[in-house]
Amino acid sequence: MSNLTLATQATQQIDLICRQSPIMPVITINDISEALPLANALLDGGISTLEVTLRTQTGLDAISIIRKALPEAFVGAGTVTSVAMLNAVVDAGAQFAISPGLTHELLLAGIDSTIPLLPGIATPSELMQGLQLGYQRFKFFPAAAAGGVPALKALAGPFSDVCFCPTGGINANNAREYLALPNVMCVGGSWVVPSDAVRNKDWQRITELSKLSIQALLQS
Ligand SMILES: O=C(O)C(=O)C[C@H](O)[C@H](O)COP(=O)(O)O
Repeated sequence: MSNLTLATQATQQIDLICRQSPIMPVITINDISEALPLANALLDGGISTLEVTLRTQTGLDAISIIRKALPEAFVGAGTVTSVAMLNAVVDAGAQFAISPGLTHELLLAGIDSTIPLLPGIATPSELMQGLQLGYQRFKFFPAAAAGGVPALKALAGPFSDVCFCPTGGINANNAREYLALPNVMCVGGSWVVPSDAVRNKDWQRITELSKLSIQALLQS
């Protein structure tokens, strides 16, 4: 299969995953016992696509545990910053991978990977590095610091076929503005998984926060 066909297939997979829910929760697991109750709390709140970051040593195990226990969830890996990490998350059972930035090596590995990669970009030049290899979907990170909604509006001009999952500084107060943009598939953020709620095992609070956030975003 040609690289372009592989890239097109990856774009279609990312579209399917990112349009499951308007919110892609950015999840950091410190204690492996948190993995399943947290994932269930998000699913109960209407969020079925989960980005488990590799910021902690438990990230890979959390991905495996959630994948085995909750087949109804779309489980991906965040903070994938190297080819080795991409291969590790594939082995752990991740269904997609998200990176905060990109390298040429990671982009190439993403094209050949069995799971789709959503590479992070912050500038048009980084975007063009991905376009060159057939990528059409990107994480826009750090969204708020990199120009926010005005930057995404500006990118739509020269890159009309490209769509984004903006992440970084997005919360219940500004998510709606991002999601209103035609080139935004969903928004990523940690605001629906507050670290104190996870630490206190306040799963009901996470479910309620997810429900309220989804309802607010889907209101016409
Ligand atoms: O950790 C990763 O894998 C990243 O790529 C960065 C995260 O997506 C953002 O730091 C989330 O930003 P907040 O929603 O403002 O907390």
